Amino acid sequence: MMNKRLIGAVSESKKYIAGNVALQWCSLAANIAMIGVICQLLEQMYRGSAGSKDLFTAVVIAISAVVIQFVCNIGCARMGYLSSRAVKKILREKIYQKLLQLGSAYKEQVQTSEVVQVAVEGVDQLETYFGAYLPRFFYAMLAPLTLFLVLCFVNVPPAIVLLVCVPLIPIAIAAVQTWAKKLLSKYWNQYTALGDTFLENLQGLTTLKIYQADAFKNREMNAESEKFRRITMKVLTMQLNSITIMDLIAYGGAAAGIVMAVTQFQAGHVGLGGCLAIILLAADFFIPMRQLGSFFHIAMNGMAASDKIFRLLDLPEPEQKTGSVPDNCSICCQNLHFSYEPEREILKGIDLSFPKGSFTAIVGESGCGKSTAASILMGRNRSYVGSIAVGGVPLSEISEESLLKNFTYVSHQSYLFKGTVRENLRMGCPDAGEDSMWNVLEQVNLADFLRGEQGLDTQLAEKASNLSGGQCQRLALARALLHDSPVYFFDEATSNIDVESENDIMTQIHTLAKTKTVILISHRLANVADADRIYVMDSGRVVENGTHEQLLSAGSYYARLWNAQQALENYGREALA
Ligand SMILES: Nc1ncnc2c1ncn2[C@@H]1O[C@H](COP(=O)(O)OP(=O)(O)OP(=O)(O)O)[C@@H](O)[C@H]1O
Repeated sequence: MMNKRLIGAVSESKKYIAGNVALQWCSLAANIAMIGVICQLLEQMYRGSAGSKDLFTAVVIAISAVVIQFVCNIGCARMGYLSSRAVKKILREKIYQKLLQLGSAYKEQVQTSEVVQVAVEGVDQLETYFGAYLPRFFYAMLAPLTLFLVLCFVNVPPAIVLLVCVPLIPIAIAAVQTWAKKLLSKYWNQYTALGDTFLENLQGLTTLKIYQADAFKNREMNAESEKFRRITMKVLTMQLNSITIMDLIAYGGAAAGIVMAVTQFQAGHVGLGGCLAIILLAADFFIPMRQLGSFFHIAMNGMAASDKIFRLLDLPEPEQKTGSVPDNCSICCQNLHFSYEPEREILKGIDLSFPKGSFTAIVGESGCGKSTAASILMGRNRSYVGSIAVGGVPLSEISEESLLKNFTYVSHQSYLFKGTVRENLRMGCPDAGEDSMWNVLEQVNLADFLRGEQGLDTQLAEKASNLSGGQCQRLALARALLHDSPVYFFDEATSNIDVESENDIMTQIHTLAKTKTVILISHRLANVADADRIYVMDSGRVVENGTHEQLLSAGSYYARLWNAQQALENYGREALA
């Protein structure tokens, strides 16, 4: 329960923990002084020797002790808060830095929902571990020893009995720990699994409604929730049972100490005041350990959460690259192999070449590996085999920063953020002025529409859900144009949008291709006919490459795809006519 690595990771909280323990100890000392003086007064009154001066002294000491305890309690709460704040800040910062180190390929190693849960809920669990459990842990060691030393001056046998009974509580805790650890690990797994499903279903709720699959998913989630409820009930039962055991030991131990004190009083080995002091302080021997016990479960939860946090923090980081994309940003891939899962190869030794300033297309049927190739070139998948060089520099040596500065990727799912059009555009170029923003909006034919709204201050909802699909893609393209990088990837950037938007976007892509290196992935072959070179992929292999004319005259795979698409499009046109 004392995780050295965890405490070391948040060393700033050590001083708050020490302060918390010191304040709790001062509060205990004040309590001992108050009980001591009251018991002494009672003994004097019993003997009839108490004077008004004794009464006054006792009242002053008792009031001072209460004030000290009050101040100490406030101080402890403050220390707990400062410690929790440090823990949250430091651990979340570490998780954030780790994600930055992992870079855009982080998804290869960990799921987004797990990161979110660990960073939010997991760190919250540790707040209690540092803010409450650890100070109580040290205080629970210090308090019985202090009381033992004080009571030794009153009467030794009851002090020994009380001290000996105290360790029975941690022994009981240790007994349930092995079982509890397994249970809590299962609890966390179930919790993250439920969180995963919930997040996914929430994101896909519209789709679920469209296909009336929400009832089915509801049942599925109910089943998962039921599993979570059961494991939660098991955890609660375990907690309640162990609290009962701790209570039995605490009250039993205090009772044993009291019986011993009374026996000593009857035997005349201790006076009335001393006996009363032992009776009143007996519970204080056990209260800290008992409180520690009730925080023990929260601490165990924190331990399980910290395992998850460290699993994330321990993920191997890609070597930090220092290389940058050279001015000659020609891209060359040779014998490129890639698999998401070991037994299923997606790219089977492909050769691709994208000379600087060229316009290259990659086509092929769905699932042949086009997007995977683009994603590797964008540095999102690093576990490829083969060679990729940008202007002669291996891709593996180029820093992510340089890559993202020089390569712009536009897909059919480009993310637009809640906020204004201006804010979204400035992501492409933070220094962009009004004129350049309107310029790119003109290029993508969105300016007129926005002038009719609030111009650059037009508010976008989350994922720009208040714009049409075509308008979203135009805006995403405008942002990409502002980014002004030497290389552009367009991955099905015009799929699922209206013909007019598709034509506008394709016109811009073709214009861009005159000055930049453009790599266009498209199902629609009519869009790629002007490319300098077309790579035709099938099942993870490049089966053909050349210009549109060369590929058509070869009369092979591309020609068959082209003829099939043309027949379909002509049929559609005739049907409309
Ligand atoms: N993250 C992933 N994990 C596992 N398999 C994946 C992943 N992404 C893609 N795949 C698999 O890799 C194969 C190639 O996918 P990819 O998206 O590269 O194809 P594509 O040619 O771009 O298809 P489309 O034209 O439909 O977008 C598919 O069989 C897909 O199932």
